[in-house]
This record gives sequence, C-alpha cells and structure tokens, in this order.
Amino acid sequence: MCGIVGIVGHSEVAGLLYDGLTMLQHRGQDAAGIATVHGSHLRVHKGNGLVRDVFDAKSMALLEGQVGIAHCRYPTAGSEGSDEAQPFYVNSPFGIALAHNGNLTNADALRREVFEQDRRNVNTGSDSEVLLNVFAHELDSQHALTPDAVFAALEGVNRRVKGGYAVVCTVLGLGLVAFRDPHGIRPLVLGKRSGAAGDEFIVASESVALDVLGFERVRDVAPGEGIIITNSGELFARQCAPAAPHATCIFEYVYFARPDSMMEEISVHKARMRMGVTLGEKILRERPDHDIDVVIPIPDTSRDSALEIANTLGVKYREGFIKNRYVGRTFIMPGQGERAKSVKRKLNPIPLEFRNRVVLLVDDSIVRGTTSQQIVQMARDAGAKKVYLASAAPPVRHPNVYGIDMPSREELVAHGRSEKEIEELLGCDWLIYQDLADLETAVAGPKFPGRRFDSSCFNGEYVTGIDADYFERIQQQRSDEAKKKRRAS
Ligand SMILES: O=P(O)(O)OC[C@H]1O[C@H](OP(=O)(O)OP(=O)(O)O)[C@H](O)[C@@H]1O
Ligand SMILES: NC(=O)CC[C@H](N)C(=O)O
Ligand SMILES: [Mg+2]
Repeated sequence: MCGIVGIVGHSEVAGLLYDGLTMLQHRGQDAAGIATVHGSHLRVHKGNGLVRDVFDAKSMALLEGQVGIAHCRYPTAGSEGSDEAQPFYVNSPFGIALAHNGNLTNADALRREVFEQDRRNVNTGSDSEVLLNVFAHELDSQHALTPDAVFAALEGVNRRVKGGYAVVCTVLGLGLVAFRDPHGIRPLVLGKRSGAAGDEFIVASESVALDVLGFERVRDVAPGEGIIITNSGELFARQCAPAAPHATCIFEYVYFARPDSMMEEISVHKARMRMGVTLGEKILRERPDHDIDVVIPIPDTSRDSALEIANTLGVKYREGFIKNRYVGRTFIMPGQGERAKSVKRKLNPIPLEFRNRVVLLVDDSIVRGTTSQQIVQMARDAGAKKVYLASAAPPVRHPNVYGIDMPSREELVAHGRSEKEIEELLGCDWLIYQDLADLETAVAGPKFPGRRFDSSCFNGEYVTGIDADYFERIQQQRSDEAKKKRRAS
C-alpha cells in the first residue's frame, strides 16, 4: 500500500505535501517523493527511505510551485530500487508526473502493448510507470489539453488497465488530475479549504492527511471517477468508467488505514471496534467457559478491536507489550529476515501483566505468522499460564494482487492449513479467527448494511477477474525467495 497526495493551492505546496506524506507514512516506508509544478517546469525530488530521510532543507527549497503531488512507497511490483520511487515523469505529451497507490494485474501485457503499439519505453519494472505511459498515450491521442480531453483519456485508461489504482498526476499547463479504479479498490478522498485567495483542493489516500493540513473532507472520489483541478483552482469531475461492483479493499479497515481516517463514510476506528465486538461474541459462543484473565493487544493496529473484545467478555484489558516507537511497521518491510528480526526489536513484554495469568492476545490479522509466532513465545517466556490468540480478521489464505505485497500463497501461514494446524504452528493454547461474514458486517456497520468489499485475500474472489497464469508469474517475480535473489544480484 502506498500513500498519495495531490494539492492545488494559492501559495507554495511543498511543505503541505511533506506534512501530508508524514501522515501517510504508515502506508509505505520504503521510498518517498514530491513533484511540484513551477511555471513550465516540473521539480521532482525522490529517493529511498522514510519521508524525513528523503527530504532536507535544500531539496524542499527546490520544490517550488503551487500545484504538486507526493508519494510514499510500499513496493508491490518491480524492485525496491530508488529508480522506482515515485512520482514518475514523462515529457510527452505536455509533461506529466504520476503517483500511484495500488497494483496492476495486467502490467506485463500492458508493458508489451505500450512498447509495440504506443512506441513508448517503460524504463523500470514498475507497474506505475506502465500506468503513466498508458495515460500519456491516451492523452496524446486527444490532440488537446482540456478537461474533456483528459476525461476521454481516462476512459481509455480504464478500458486498458486492470487492477487496483488510486492515482494523482500533474499535467503541465492544466493542473492536477486524480482518478480511481472502477471498483474503488484503493481509497482516495477529496478535500477543500477556503481562504482569502479562493478555494484550495487536496486529494489523498486517507482523510487523516486532510485533517492535519486544515482541509475539510468533501467526499471520496467515486470508483471510476476522474477529478481535474486546474492551476487556477477550478474543479471538474466526471465518471470515466462504466458502472462496476463497488469493492473497497477490506484490508484497509483491518490493517492499512489509520484509525483516525474516514474511508467511504466509515470510521476506521469504529470499524475496528465493531470487529472486536463480533469477535468477542464469537468467543463467548464458542468458549462460554473460558478462563481468560486478561486481554492484551499486539500493538499498534489491534488495539481498537482488543479493547472491545475485553469489554464484550467482561475481562481486564492491559497493554502488556510496549512498542518501540522508532521501529516501523514490520508487515510492510520487504524481506522476511528483516520482518522477523524487527518483531523482537519492536515489541517488548511487561512481565507482570503476564505472570501466572491466562492471557488472550489479540492481533488485527495473521498473515505470514511472523508476529504471532514470536509474540506467543514472548508471552510464555514472560510467565503466562496459558496463551490464547484471537485474530480480528479471518485466515489470510489467498494472495493479494491489488496493492498489498502478499503475492505468494506459500508464504501465508494459513495457506493449506486448518485452524488447528495453524494453532499448533503458532504454539498457542487455542486460536480463534473472525468469520468473514462478521468482518464484512462489522466494517459496513449500521449505516451500510450489506455493503460489498474486496475480501479477496480471505475468500479468493477477485472482482477484476485474474488471468489463469497470473499467480504463477507473481509468485516467480515477487516471492520472498525471488526478492532475495534479486537483491543479491
Ligand atoms: O502475521 P504477520 O505476517 O506478522 O503480519 C501481521 C502483523 O503485521 C502487522 O503489524 P505491523 O507491525 O506491520 O504494524 P502495526 O504496528 O500497525 O500493528 C499486523 O498488525 C499484524 O500484527
Ligand atoms: N503499494 C502500492 O500502492 C505500490 C504501488 C506500485 N505498484 C509500486 O510498487 O510502486
Ligand atoms: Mg501489528
């Protein structure tokens, strides 16, 4: 998952983009970049690392302009090299920079098509650079630079591109262009603030970026919608794809998004609390005579759910693990070695919360099992009498192909294993997972009963349809083994 922001302001935007990126840092820790429009030139600075490491006073001073876009990256395609940091740029037509959150499932075919048919070279392994070239070609075919021409180009993009994508672009001579895939798999929200010089606009992955920069949340960009905000602050919006099932990625609510974000009119915080209530009720149904003394979250993301599980069970909630705030999110680290090492560095138990107690550990999800396996052992080492484990999400048994880097079934601890077998592998006394129907009901909440989501990593149903050989190919390109080999070479 990556974070994207685009702003059209009435004064310099680089500082706002930087602050916006820091609010989206949890979505991508590997690389960051900003592109601003300064007169007829584009200024770009990007590189590998956290936002705070990529930019300094000198690079920020270079990023002049009142229109710009920004990106923080969690790679799901290509390599982790700094040449694949975003935004990407093409000089023709007009000069376009693009930042993308998501993953294209037909990137390989498009790459060939773009080369053979559109005569464009894509210079990296990035699917986002492919997407930029498709957009550039479609815009070039319009022979004009008007909102109508851009919307027509976006229709072309949506016809050719498959997968999950939320995108911000700057087009020199026009302004900011933002669009979202026809199913709305990846999130994108529009905000506005009014000042003496007129309205300023922002488009971002999560509303938390708007809050902090003083923008009001106007609405989510609709699935398949294109938004244009011209350099002078005029806004145009149009549907650029035929209606398709709306399916926002449910994993955003489970793990990716910050709890203080509103996504598709649903509070992520409240969705996580409801997940805790439904899972607590399942525990009461399946283990009516449980002997749990204390509920302990595995920080950070599981806290909201864990608290509500404790309330539902009527037992104590305790923060038994302290998180080292200087270690980032482990799940989005690129290699298994680094992920495994980082769990120990990240979480340390307070023994008195475990000693002689029966503890229920709660995590938001169990994906590779890296975290839970170590945490169960840490709880035992800290003196717990028994260790139970609850996951606020169902077993992750299928690859994610829309922007979360879990491409290989074999790396998922739940793949090909029963819950009993997973329990044994993780070393807990019992393990309980949320049911998918309960998760979907909890996220939809009372306001949107029956809402559908992209739950593909739980049920293997891919809303865009997937070519038969796709999983085999991404497994070869993106498994931990393949990444290790690539880094070594
Ligand atoms: O089964 P795994 O492969 O270990 O993946 C799942 C774990 O990874 C995530 O935590 P992470 O440390 O990334 O972030 P957090 O601090 O937001 O919980 C998630 O919250 C789970 O704890
Ligand atoms: N997680 C994402 O959104 C990644 C965007 C893009 N596929 C990349 O790898 O850079
Ligand atoms: Mg976690």
